[in-house]
Amino acid sequence: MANNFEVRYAASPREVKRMDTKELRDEFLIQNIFKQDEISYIYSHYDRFITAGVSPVNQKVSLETIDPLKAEYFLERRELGIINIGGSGSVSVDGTQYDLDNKEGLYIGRGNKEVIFSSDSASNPAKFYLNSTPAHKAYPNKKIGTEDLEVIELGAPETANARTLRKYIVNSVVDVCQLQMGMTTIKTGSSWNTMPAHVHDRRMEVYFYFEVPEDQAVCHFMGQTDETRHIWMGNDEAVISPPWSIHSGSGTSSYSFIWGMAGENLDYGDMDVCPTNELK
Ligand SMILES: O=C[C@H](O)[C@@H](O)CC(=O)C(=O)O
Ligand SMILES: [Zn+2]
Repeated sequence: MANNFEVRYAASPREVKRMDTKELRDEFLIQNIFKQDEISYIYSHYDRFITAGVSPVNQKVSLETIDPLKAEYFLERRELGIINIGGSGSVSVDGTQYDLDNKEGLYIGRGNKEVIFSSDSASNPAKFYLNSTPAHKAYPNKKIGTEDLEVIELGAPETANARTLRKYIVNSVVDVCQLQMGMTTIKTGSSWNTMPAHVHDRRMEVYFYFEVPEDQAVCHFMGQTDETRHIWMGNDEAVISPPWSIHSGSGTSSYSFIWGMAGENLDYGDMDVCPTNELK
């Protein structure tokens, strides 16, 4: 059993409205995801969504159960999505090895007992970003390579939001209970993601920002459409978005992020968009 976990409760719009900067960050911001040779788990009460990361450097690292699951093993009642944002590595799932190059993904279904992460090289270790949600059914494991992705171009330079969105885990790519995951990359010269902003009260979401240059930052916006707040974020940091909250950011340079969500339905396009000039 792993002890390296943190629980985040679900906050209501009423209490978030009164939070100061530190309270907002303590509640929603997730830092230090990639600890060497150790998985750190953040367990959110929104849709029981777990955000985690691991970078195996000197040894292989196993996915372990954590106390809030009250389960014998991590995937006893859960499914798992993985995207590697580091050097090449592999994930062994009950004896079957999946090799994951940079930006390749893997879906692991409920019921798999042993999940072991390793890097091909200690000098360029893999960085596995993980999202997990409760699952009612066991679906087959599936590697998601570049050829499996659904790619769409969004936004425009005129509105500073030109970006490429890649769907990794959606039900048209892989059978899944409730998890959805993908990656969006902002084009050079653009800064905004997810504009016009939206909420989806049916689902929560977590954004993980990466490829943010060392001396730059992303300003992430959250809150109800008429009561927004911001959280400044650095590279390799994630932020929890409550179902009632917008989730949109603007960087001081281009960047990428992984979005992961879970909740009521599997319709990627189920979003209530807020006209940009109506945000407050
Ligand atoms: O509900 C969907 C998510 O918020 C993201 O997929 C949006 C996103 O990546 C983008 O528009 O840049
Ligand atoms: Zn969304």
